[in-house]
Amino acid sequence: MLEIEALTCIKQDRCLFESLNFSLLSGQIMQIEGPNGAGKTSLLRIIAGFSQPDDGNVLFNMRNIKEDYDGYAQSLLFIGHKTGVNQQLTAYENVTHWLSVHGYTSTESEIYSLLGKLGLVGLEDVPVRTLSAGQQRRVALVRLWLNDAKLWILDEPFTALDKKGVAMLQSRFQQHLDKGGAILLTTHQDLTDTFASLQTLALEYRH
Ligand SMILES: Nc1ncnc2c1ncn2[C@@H]1O[C@H](COP(=O)(O)OP(=O)(O)OP(=O)(O)O)[C@@H](O)[C@H]1O
Repeated sequence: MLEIEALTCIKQDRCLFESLNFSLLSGQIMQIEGPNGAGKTSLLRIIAGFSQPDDGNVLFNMRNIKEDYDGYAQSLLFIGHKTGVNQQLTAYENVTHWLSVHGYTSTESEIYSLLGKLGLVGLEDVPVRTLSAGQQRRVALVRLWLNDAKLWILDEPFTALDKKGVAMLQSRFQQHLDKGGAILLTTHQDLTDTFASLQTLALEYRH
């Protein structure tokens, strides 16, 4: 599904990574590891097409993402470590906004039921800024239930989640992989015993 060819990224005269190659197949999950500042977020942003590498290419289904970025964007769900949630809106309003952006429809009761499943019962109609960090993360992650994108790119998705939240997210990941999706993520969580198809990529901090 995803092919990374000879990617190089230089920031502030520091080479974060050079000639990086890997591929991710349908049904696979890859965890990018490394110390703070190693370049994990920079790599995810390049793969999502939000920033350009200093060298190399990103291919999705054998095509360079630059050739048909709109098509690629439709197959991609990116959730960054800044959650991308509108803090002034409620959880319910955020969901209806995401649905309308993607051209999806859903009934009021389906949305309440989904928010309930994510542990947000009673919190659906208050501004997101008044929620705890973990509750805000749960609102951000609702998008994983609303979207049928094949490739998920997730920067620190487990941040601030409690044990139940982590388990719920891991089970959602497994459903996505079982349906032929792929996941690329950064996390400090140990996932080795959780996903049979896990691959890891370690980025060193280069001086
Ligand atoms: N837009 C930018 N302009 C200049 N330097 C940047 C920019 N974005 C990132 N950097 C630098 O690139 C390096 C890697 O940053 P990045 O956010 O990719 O690291 P990371 O591995 O995700 O770190 P963390 O674990 O702390 O989230 C850092 O030294 C950072 O200062």
